[in-house]
Amino acid sequence: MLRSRLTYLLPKPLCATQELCRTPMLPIVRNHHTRTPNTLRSTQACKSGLDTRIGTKASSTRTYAAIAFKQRHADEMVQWIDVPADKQPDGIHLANDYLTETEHTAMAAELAGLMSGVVDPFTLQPMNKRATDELASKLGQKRKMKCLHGISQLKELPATYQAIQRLEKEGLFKGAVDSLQINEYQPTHGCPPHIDAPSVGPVIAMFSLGTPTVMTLRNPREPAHTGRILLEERSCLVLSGQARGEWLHGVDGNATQPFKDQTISRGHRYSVVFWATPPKYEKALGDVENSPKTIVFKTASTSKRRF
Ligand SMILES: O=C(O)CCC(=O)C(=O)O
Ligand SMILES: [Fe+2]
Repeated sequence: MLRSRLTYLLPKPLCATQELCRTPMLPIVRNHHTRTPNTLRSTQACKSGLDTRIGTKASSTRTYAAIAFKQRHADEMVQWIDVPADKQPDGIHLANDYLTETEHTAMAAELAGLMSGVVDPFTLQPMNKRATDELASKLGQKRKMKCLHGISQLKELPATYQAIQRLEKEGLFKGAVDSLQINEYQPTHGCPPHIDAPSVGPVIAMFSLGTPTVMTLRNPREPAHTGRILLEERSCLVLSGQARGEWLHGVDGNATQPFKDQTISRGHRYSVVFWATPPKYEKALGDVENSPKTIVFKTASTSKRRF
């Protein structure tokens, strides 16, 4: 985990995403993720080398985010399994107990209210429904999700926004957090391995609520090194540097997950993933204050990158 600063200066291989582009993904447009299907991704994300740029540009932010977060949570160590210490990515920080019990209760209530009106994205595609349902259940990767952009939308979730601002004040992000994605999982729901899109910036943070879950992390250049970490409820995970720009992360859709000597029984879970959109992507995001609240999930053939 701990690496010398010199490591940050090493040049990156030309395109770190070649492997990523071959990873199986659901044929679904996803929110802030790399939301294009494999074929499009290989011509858009890879050709433009965007993900490679994250890895390179993240260098200063990686150090910056890591220092800010570590100063506050120096006693927190990420407990890895299946990846030797010298193969772990830098830029991964986890604070268990980040949210107080009171914050957690208030946030869970407001998230439940917001998500009650959200339809499972897989039901929004009548043409494609059967195939995607089958694939989703096979991979255990169903879940509900919703994105909010713009400060006024974030304020619709006052308890959540307050917790985000607490983190913001710790100096984690360059710029104000302006977007978040809420994921709602039933015990057998998961999230396929992915690297979040460049447009969400070099630092991504996420709160976990409701139930613990195991997150899988994989280095696409060394797939043998697939690691797992435990995200407790009330935790905050921060991804920057290699962990954000080069490694895939995801959640397996298993109701029970072994972790060390424990068996994690998953219940109903929310995760809140948030970021500060870098200025160069803000324009493309459009008028965030007036952007639609409900994300439209399109089939692969009609998909377009939204920003
Ligand atoms: O729910 C989680 O813990 C992970 C979600 C995630 O990676 C995402 O939405 O990008
Ligand atoms: Fe993600």
